[in-house]
Amino acid sequence: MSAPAADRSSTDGADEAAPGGPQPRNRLERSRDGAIATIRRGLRLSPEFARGLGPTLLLAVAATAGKVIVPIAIQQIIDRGIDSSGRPDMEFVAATVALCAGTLVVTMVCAYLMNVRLYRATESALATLRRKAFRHVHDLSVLTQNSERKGSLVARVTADVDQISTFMQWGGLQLIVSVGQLAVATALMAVYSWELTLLVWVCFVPLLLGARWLQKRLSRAYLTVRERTGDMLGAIGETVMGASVIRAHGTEERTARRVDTTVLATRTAQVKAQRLSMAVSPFAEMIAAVGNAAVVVAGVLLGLGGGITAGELVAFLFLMTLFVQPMMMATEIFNEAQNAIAGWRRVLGILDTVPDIADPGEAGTALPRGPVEVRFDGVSYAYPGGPTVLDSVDEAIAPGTRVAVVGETGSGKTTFVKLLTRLMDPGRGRVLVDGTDLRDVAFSSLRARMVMVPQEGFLFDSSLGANIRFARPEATDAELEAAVTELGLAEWLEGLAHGLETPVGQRGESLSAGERQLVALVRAYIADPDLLVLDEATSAVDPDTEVRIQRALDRLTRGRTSVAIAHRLSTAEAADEVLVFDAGRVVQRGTHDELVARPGVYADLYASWVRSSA
Ligand SMILES: Nc1ncnc2c1ncn2[C@@H]1O[C@H](COP(=O)(O)OP(=O)(O)OP(=O)(O)O)[C@@H](O)[C@H]1O
Repeated sequence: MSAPAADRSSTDGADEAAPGGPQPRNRLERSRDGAIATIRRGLRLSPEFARGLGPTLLLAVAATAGKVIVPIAIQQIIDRGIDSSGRPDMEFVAATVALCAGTLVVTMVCAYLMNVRLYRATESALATLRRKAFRHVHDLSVLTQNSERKGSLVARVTADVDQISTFMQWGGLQLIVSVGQLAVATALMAVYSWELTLLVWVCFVPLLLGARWLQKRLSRAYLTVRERTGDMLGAIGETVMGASVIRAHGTEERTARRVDTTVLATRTAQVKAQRLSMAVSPFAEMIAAVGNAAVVVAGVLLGLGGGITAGELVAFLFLMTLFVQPMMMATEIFNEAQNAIAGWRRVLGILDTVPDIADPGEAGTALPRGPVEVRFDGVSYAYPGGPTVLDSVDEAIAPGTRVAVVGETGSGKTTFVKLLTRLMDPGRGRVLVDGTDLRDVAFSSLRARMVMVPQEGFLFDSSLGANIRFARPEATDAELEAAVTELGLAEWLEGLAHGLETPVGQRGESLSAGERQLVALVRAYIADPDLLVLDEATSAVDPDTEVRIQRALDRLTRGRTSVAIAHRLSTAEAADEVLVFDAGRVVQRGTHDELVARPGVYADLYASWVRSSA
């Protein structure tokens, strides 16, 4: 069972040389696409954004075009509403004002409809994006999920998507309106005077160049903001979840300081990004003032030469306000856009991460029912960047056998069962069930035939019955009760005030540790697997519950193949066979009685068990 010499030659470096075999990729991707490519990919991922965009854009054009009615009306009233004698032509003025008011009402209705359509489209699109990202998080292996704090992962699906939403609903809208407004204002200004229009654009060229220069810096700054926000949410989430441990160890102050650090880092990143973006605003205002002054001076000179009428010049100045507005708004839109792009990059990063544990799906093998045979064929494993923790394991487990896995802490027991349940794939070698490589078994078949009961089974904040039914949603109350009885737990269930309706609280906190284990066992029983993998809980329970757990375990494993990481001597004693792990290898194998009689790792473990329970 010893590893080939080449296997032991190196503990790090290139994948091929890694002793545990090629090391799994386990980090979430960071999308490195450019801004436009990111937006394009983001939009493609949520087709709802583009759906019905045509009519929305038409409404935006109508809403924007309507705004120019006021300058045109003013020009008309000044130039044509006053007759040659200097008296106002009231009929013309009234008609112009009425037309102006009518157009403004239509404009407002168009703007309202555009907003409603845009909100509807963005909300649907973001819901799709969130669903896709969330599903993908579930497809990633536990190793990949663990590479990022849970809270940070949640942030990518919530806060980062929210940031995109802010842009799409406000910034995106403003962008459409602003571009439209800029185009319409420019066109109309050119109708009144192309010379003055050219002058205005020349004044604003430095602003556009400055904005371009700023774009790269803002992009980096906002990616940092999104990352710091993710860290902060991760730290806060972890702290809230671990509140009882923090209190128990009196480390509130230290923990609060850790959270403070992430909060302050987020603040610093935000301030830096805002400082950059705010630099543009005063610059833009200065340019607008210079532009206005230049137009007034040039316009008067042009007017003196007969190149522009008084009404046209006044209208031009009004139109300039419409022109300047989007220019001023550009920085804010820019901010939101950069923030959204950073959010998109992080969400895309999730979707770009290829699950390292792939489901062969339809092409996969479906395992037939019946007790499972398990074989480890030259299996080695090393966690990413770490040393070999399982070394050339070659073991077979006959169908229907109860196997206990024992060994010192860190000897590789958990790694062994993670490979057996395909939470990870071996670096080298194969894990076979009924002669089929686990990698070729369809997930649906694998999960139906194999159930893992972890040390601390996760309970959802619901009733006891709903938590048991999690394994088989269609199970009736009668089936649940029958399962509880068959596991010898009827008396325990009767003792609960609300029976199956008993609320378990968040993560099952309303139940005792032992009761949570019982729920996990009934849940596994309801799933009716052919291979049961158990990581025995280490928490101490009262003698009554201990008896119940042992009885339930005995009935649960009867007639099935089972592999249990045994922390209790009684479990090893009850097993048909014991596999003894030491430093990543199986060093002994046999029944409890055989192993106790031989000097070795098991006999030592047994001696220390006996001492600790004496
Ligand atoms: N996610 C991980 N990343 C890196 N190294 C890990 C990871 N999980 C376990 N290890 C390392 O792999 C080795 C074997 O760990 P494993 O959890 O399989 O041991 P174990 O026998 O189950 O221990 P215990 O009885 O304490 O649970 C240990 O040295 C451990 O530090």
